[in-house]
Amino acid sequence: MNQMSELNFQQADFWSKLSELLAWEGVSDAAITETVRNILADVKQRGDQAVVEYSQRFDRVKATAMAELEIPLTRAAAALESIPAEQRQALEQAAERVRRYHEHQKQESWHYTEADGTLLGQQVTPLDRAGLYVPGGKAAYPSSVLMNAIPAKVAGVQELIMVVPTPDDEVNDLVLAAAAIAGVDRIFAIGGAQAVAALAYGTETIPQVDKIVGPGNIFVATAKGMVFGTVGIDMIAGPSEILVICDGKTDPDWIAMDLFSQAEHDEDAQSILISPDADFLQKVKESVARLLPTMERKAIIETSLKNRGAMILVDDMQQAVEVCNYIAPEHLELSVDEPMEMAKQIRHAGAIFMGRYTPEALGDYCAGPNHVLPTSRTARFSSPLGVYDFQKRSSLIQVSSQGAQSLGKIASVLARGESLTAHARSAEYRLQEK
Ligand SMILES: NC(=O)c1ccc[n+]([C@@H]2O[C@H](COP(=O)([O-])OP(=O)(O)OC[C@H]3O[C@@H](n4cnc5c(N)ncnc54)[C@H](O)[C@@H]3O)[C@@H](O)[C@H]2O)c1
Ligand SMILES: N[C@H](CO)Cc1c[nH]c[nH+]1
Ligand SMILES: [Zn+2]
Repeated sequence: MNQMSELNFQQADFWSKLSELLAWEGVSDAAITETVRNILADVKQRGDQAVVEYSQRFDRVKATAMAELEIPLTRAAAALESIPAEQRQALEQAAERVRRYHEHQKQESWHYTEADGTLLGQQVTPLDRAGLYVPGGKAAYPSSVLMNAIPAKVAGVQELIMVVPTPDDEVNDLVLAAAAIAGVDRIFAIGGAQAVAALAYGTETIPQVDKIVGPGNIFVATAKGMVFGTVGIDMIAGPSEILVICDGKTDPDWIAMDLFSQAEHDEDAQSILISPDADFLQKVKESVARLLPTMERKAIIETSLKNRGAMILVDDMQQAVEVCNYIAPEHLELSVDEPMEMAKQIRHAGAIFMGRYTPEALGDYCAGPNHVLPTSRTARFSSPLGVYDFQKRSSLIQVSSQGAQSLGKIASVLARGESLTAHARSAEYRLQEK
């Protein structure tokens, strides 16, 4: 097989080689930007008909009207009844764990009263309507339905509009079953930039939402970036990533499979292993070569590992942490004896999986935390999708007549400093001693 890149922290050009490896053209690709811009403008202007035509072109659906692309909730309920009992139970167990975890994230309104009787605080309210993008081009993701919808439900969002592409009209029953479990309100079999546009601008059939969340490919990510401002978005998620730091004492086959687990998502997915143990890296290389032919998505994994996979030899764990903080991975596995100690030194990572018995795959499905996570080094400034993404905060201010005296004087002085006389006089009117 084509090899993963091999880097050594000691080599003179280590950091430039690492940066090259991390670079993902993604949302800056000019041709894709142009394609997406045109789709957005067209859907904005022509609504349903444009969405139908793009779905015919990109997803090969037979529908000729938008109404045919709405999947009734009764169909989702029927899917839930029809799937194998084992699948239903797993989805329900995962949903319950995800719900329990996200309940902890719910923010409540708060206020306090100053000594002068002035009340200050924050009122927390849910979004009215959220758009959930569930990817469906190369694979169907029932787990992403749960990860998108459950935090929105916990936040109290009134209406959830889900979009999911159904290439060649293949509707995935597990995706529908997950939507039924999570309590999605409407489902449309559309995807890509046209689905993002429909949610952002609204069409005759699809209601405009307040925020669009969820992962997707380059067309989806680019479209989300462009509609931000018209609607809110959670993040611009790139291809999946995994970084494993291992002390050399975990079974090399386990680590090879953990690297495959993200590589199998996408040719552009990124899988990196860091260790201070050169013999261990060699053993994982051998595991990769032996296990790869057994994989169903062998071609995708192979391309992904060749293009964006790497094994990095460091002198010690301190260097491993330094490299990790630079990469700011979506998923980080700490396959070491004292993971909690090491986690304290990690400043940037979407999710941290601690210990040899915590493969990232458990987090993708059922551990509880969200699997929609910041990618492409954005974990330096952003966080996992959560209940907080579906809640807004309004400041609360109720000034007492006593408070108006002291605040009025301060505001008046500051307003006159800005030459804003109306502001100053508005504050001064409330002063008892003018
Ligand atoms: N971060 C996460 O939580 C998470 C979860 C699941 C999947 N993912 C990622 O989401 C992505 C899913 O991608 P996908 O492609 O399978 O599904 P997708 O639903 O994101 O994209 C499919 C859509 O892309 C559009 N499209 C395809 N080719 C096009 C073209 N040439 N021009 C215009 N539009 C085109 C089509 O409209 C199609 O409906 C993967 O990168 C995967 O790694 C991330
Ligand atoms: N690993 C993906 C997020 O990067 C989520 C996922 C869904 N299904 C399997 N995995
Ligand atoms: Zn995954």
